[in-house]
Amino acid sequence: SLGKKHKFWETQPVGQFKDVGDTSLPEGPIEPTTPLSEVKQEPYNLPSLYEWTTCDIDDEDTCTEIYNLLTNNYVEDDENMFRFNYSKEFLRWALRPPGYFKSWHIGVRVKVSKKLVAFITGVPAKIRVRDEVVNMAEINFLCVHKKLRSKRLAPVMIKEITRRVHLENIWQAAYTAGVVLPTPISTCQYWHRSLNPKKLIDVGFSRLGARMTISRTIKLYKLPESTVTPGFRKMELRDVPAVTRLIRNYLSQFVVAPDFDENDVEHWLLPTENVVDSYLVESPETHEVTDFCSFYTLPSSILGNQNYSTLKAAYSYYNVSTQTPLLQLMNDALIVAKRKDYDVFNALDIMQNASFLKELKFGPGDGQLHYYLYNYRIRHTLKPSELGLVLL
Ligand SMILES: CCCCCCCCCCCCCC(=O)CSCCNC(=O)CCNC(=O)[C@H](O)C(C)(C)COP(=O)(O)OP(=O)(O)OC[C@H]1O[C@@H](n2cnc3c(N)ncnc32)[C@H](O)[C@@H]1OP(=O)(O)O
Ligand SMILES: CN(C)Cc1n[nH]c2ccc(-c3ccc(F)cc3OCCn3ccnc3)cc12
Repeated sequence: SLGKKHKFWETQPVGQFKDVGDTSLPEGPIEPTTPLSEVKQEPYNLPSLYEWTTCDIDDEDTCTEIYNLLTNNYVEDDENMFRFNYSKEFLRWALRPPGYFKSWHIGVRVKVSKKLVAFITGVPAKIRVRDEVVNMAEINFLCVHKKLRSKRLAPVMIKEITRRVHLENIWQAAYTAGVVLPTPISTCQYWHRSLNPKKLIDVGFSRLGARMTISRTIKLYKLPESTVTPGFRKMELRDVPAVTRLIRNYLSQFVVAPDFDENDVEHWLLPTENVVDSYLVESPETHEVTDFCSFYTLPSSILGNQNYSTLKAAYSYYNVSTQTPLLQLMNDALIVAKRKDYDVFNALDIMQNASFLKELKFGPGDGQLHYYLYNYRIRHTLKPSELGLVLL
C-alpha cells in the first residue's frame, strides 16, 4: 500500500507491514536455514574508501576507539538533548557474554586514516519464543559516524553481521530500536523516576509540574535512607544457583524471554561496579532466596548545558518477586539507586513493570522502544507484559 518504502528491509526475512494480520502465515522461521557451504564466504563490499575491521574489545586502544565513536555518534533522544554514553567497562560486559564471537564485533575504518567510523555487534543468546528455545544473535551498537549518514552504510553492515552470524549456524536475531522498522513484535513505553529532581529540571530532562515549586518537587521524590525489606542484600557468587532457579521460573511466564543458565546468570546478573547492580532477598528465617532485583548503569551525555555534562541513569533490568511485593522490592531498588547518586531510574513497561510504575512516581517518557526478531514470525503483536527480554 502507500506509506514509506523500506528498500532494504523489504528484502529481508522479517515480518513485512503488508503481512500484518495475515494469520495464515505460520509462526516461526521465515526462511529455511542454508547449508553452511552456501553461506557467502567473503565479506560484503564496502564503498572503496572504507574497510572492514574486526574489533578486539580486549585491546585497550580499540575499546577506546569504540567508546569514542559511540560517545559522539550513538543514540540521542528525539530532542537531541542527550546521547547515550556507554562506558568502556559496560561495553566489555555487554560484548563478552558466555560463548561470544570476536568476529561479531564489526567495525568500519577509513582505509587511509584507519579512523573507526562505524560499528555493529552481535552476541549469542538462547531466546525462548513460546515453547521454542532458539539460538539467536542479539544485535546492538549499530552506529555510523554522523558525517557518513544516509549513504546506505547501515544495510551493508547489517548484511555483513548477518553473514558472520550465519557462519556460526545461527539463523535468527533479536534487536530493539527507537525507530519503526518492518515489523515490531511489540512496542513498549519507557518511564522515568526522578531521583535528583533539581538536576533533572536544571538540564531540561524534566519540567517543574504546574503549581509546583522546586522544594515541593524535591519533597515529592524524597526516598528513605535505607531499604525496608528484611534480608535485602547484594547478590554474591554463591547465590548464582538460587538466582538461576528463581529467574528461570519467573521468566517462563513470558512469550519471549532469555533462557538463562548458571553461566549466563553469573555473567549478566552478578554485580559489576558501575555496570550492573543486583540485589536479592534472603529470608532471615529459612535463608531461601525469594526475590531479586537488578539495574544497569547507562549514563547519557547532556548536550549543551553549562553546569552538567552527564546524566547518571539506572535502567531496570531483571526483577523477580515471589514473597516481597514487587512494589516494595522496586522501592528498595530506588532507595539503593538514590543512595548511589543516580539522577534518574528508567524502566520499560515490559514484564510486570506496569504494576509499579505509577505508584512509585515514574513518569512516562517521550518515546517508545520497538522489539524485533529477524527471520522469526510471531503471529500476533505482543503486549509489553508478554515480553521478558531486556536488551542493553
Ligand atoms: C540471523 C542474524 C541476523 C543479524 C541481523 C539482524 C538485523 C539487525 C538490524 C540492526 C539492529 C540494530 C539495533 C541497535 O543497534 C539498537 S538501535 C540504535 C541504532 N543506532 C543509532 O540510532 C545510533 C545513531 N544513528 C546512526 O548511527 C545511524 O542513523 C544508523 C546506523 C542507525 C543508520 O544509518 P543511516 O546513515 O542513518 O542510514 P543508512 O545507512 O543510509 O541506511 C538506511 C537504512 O537503514 C535502516 N535503519 C535505520 N536505522 C536503523 C536501525 N536502528 N536498525 C535497523 N535498521 C535501521 C533504515 O530503515 C533504512 O533502511 P530502509 O530503506 O529499508 O528503511
Ligand atoms: C535498548 N538499546 C538498543 C539502546 C537503544 N537504542 N535506541 C533506543 C531508544 C530508546 C531507548 C530507551 C530505553 C529505555 C529508556 F528508559 C529510555 C530510552 O531512551 C530515552 C531517550 N534517550 C535516548 C538517548 N538518551 C535518551 C534505548 C535505546
